[in-house]
Amino acid sequence: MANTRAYPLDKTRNIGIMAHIDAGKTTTTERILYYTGKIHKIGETHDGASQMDWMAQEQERGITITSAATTAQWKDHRINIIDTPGHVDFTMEVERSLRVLDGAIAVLDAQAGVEPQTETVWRQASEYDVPRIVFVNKMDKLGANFDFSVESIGERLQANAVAIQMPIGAEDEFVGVVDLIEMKAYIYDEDELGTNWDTVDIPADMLEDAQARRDAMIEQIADVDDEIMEKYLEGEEIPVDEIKAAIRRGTLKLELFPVLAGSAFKDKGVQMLMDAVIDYLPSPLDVKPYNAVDPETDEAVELRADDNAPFAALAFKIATDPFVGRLTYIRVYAGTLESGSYVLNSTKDKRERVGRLLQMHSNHRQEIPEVFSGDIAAAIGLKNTTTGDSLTDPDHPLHLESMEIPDPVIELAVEPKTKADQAKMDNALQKLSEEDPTFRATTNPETGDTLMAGMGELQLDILIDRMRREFNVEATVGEPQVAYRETFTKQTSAQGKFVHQSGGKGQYGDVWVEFTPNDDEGFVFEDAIVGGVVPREYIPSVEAGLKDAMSNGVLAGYPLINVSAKLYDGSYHEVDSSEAAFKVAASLALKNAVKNAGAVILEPIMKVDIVVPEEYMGDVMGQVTARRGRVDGMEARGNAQQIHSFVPLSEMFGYATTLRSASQGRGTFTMTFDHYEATPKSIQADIIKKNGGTPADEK
Ligand SMILES: Nc1nc2c(ncn2[C@@H]2O[C@H](COP(=O)(O)OP(=O)(O)OP(=O)(O)O)[C@@H](O)[C@H]2O)c(=O)[nH]1
Repeated sequence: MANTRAYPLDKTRNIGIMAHIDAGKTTTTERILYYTGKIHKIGETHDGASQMDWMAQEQERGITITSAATTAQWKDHRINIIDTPGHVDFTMEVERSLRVLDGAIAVLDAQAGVEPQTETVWRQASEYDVPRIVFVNKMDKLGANFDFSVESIGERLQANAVAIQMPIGAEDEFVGVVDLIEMKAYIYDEDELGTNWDTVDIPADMLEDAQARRDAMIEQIADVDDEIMEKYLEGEEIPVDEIKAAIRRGTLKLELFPVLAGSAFKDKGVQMLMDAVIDYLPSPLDVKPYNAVDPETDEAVELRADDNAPFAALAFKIATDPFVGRLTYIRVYAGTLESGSYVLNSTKDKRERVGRLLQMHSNHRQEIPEVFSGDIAAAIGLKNTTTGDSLTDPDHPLHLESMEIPDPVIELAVEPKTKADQAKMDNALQKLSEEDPTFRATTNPETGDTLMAGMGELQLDILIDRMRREFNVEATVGEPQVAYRETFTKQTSAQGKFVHQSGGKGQYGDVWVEFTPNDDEGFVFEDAIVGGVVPREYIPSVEAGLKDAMSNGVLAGYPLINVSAKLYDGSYHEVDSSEAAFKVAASLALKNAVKNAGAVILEPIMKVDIVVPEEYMGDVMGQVTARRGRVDGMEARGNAQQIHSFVPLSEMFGYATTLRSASQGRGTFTMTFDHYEATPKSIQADIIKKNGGTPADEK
């Protein structure tokens, strides 16, 4: 090995910070970077000086969108922070971050406790077995309540929250925290931007409470840890390092979640949070092995952090950097990689040269000669790699488990202002879709219209914004529309026969295809031809013909999904048959099947969670029903109510405004795609007409 690693694996942490919008993720990240010595000025978040939110859009909108990975140092440890977005339109970004991080800090707003978006990301983190610690932020805020926040973790997330601190004071009297493990108080010096605090005895008036909380904490730890249980039952005093070790074991097993208190904005508690990251969150050695498959043998391979193993990494993010161009963020699972060397993109089966490797700090980039297992870095020079691709040693190809990319549910038409803009726009759309795999741009070959499709209005808004600013594209943008799908509900068979004879060489293709609706498997093709009634060389054309025809739909031009097609009969002509003729025949078979296949238009149904104060409940429930929504349950949230519902996406446009006016600005909601459902008949007819077709019963 040419270089040595700067930090041993057990002193490496790859963490994400996740939160509901506005809980303080950005502020907390900034403070971490400040105290770890990487930022020398604290920029007031949302004043445009934020270090993590470097894209102009993020600064204007005050939200964090991309998951940039930033490296920091704390007490001999390297901490890579992967920024995860809080907005629901970007759940794919959250998922891709969760794939590559080993542990997370969940930031709560001490006044609100667990909020709907916290629930969503918490569930996702649980799916990926990501150990978490919780930071109850905003302890300085009016209404801040630590105990309520801790309880909300148990109630709403069914998680075993173990408070390892208690706050000293609250709201404007919040001055520091009591460490229940060490039984010490840390009281901050107001004037020092949080860089200075006194470690003192617990104030006398808090001592009894602190002791009771410590006992409760030990009991909770004992419940999941036999070593502690034994000592606890024998009434022994348990040494601090044993308590910490037990908390670490419990946290790594996801059996408990340590909870800390603080105020990022008022510069309190962040250093203790960093200590907890080191003490309790996993190093790359502590996480379960990453799953991969050997593409040659189809055998499962488990990747463990080991510098001596063949190189294997996942490209988890592509970003266009204003200074250095295209950056590919990689998480190395095994082996090492030197800059200037070659890797195999085994997903695309292409060799790629890694020009340079960069370590991304919050305010500068550092060129590094080599990247080691368990680490995160950005590579320059990878031309063909997109998000989710596996990069491996060319002699040891592997496919690393990647992310599931959801289908877009919303789309809009864009039209360039001039011919020159067309070329610029094509380039911009290409680049943007490489960065964001949930975003797709397609051009209808017949009309030449370009469609941008994605997961939500905000996502598309931001992409359009970037297209204008970064790529200088002038374009007219249509209203966002629902990305409908079509499917069949009945099994049916149909013939497609294409015969064209007019002197010279003719055309002949003839197929019988059985269509069967399937359960979410997409398009499945089966060749059931016996005796060569359709010659083998034409079968791929039949499959391609069906695939093409399905992508253009059968009712209103939306892609037909979840239909299996079995080619079981047909005929051919010695001279006139061709690939092209069989392709047309296949599409005719699909067309002929439609009338007996119970074709329907599917619409995306969104899971919508609304939180409103009690007094607006009636109105808001009425709105849900009026939008063809179904209320799925309700629960109290302090003096507010949370309504769980399922509502068709087409009814949700502009809902933010409706909810705001119905609740005097006090209601909030989150929305994520849940599933597709057939649209009611009358609405289906409208959609077909809007797309220039004639509904079946009006024919
Ligand atoms: N009172 C108080 N306000 C805070 C604290 N931390 C953050 N804030 C404020 O809360 C607002 C949201 O903070 P951010 O750090 O941007 O929150 P975020 O979670 O990153 O938000 P998104 O990027 O939109 O997901 C800002 O106005 C912060 O100044 C805190 O500890 N106390």
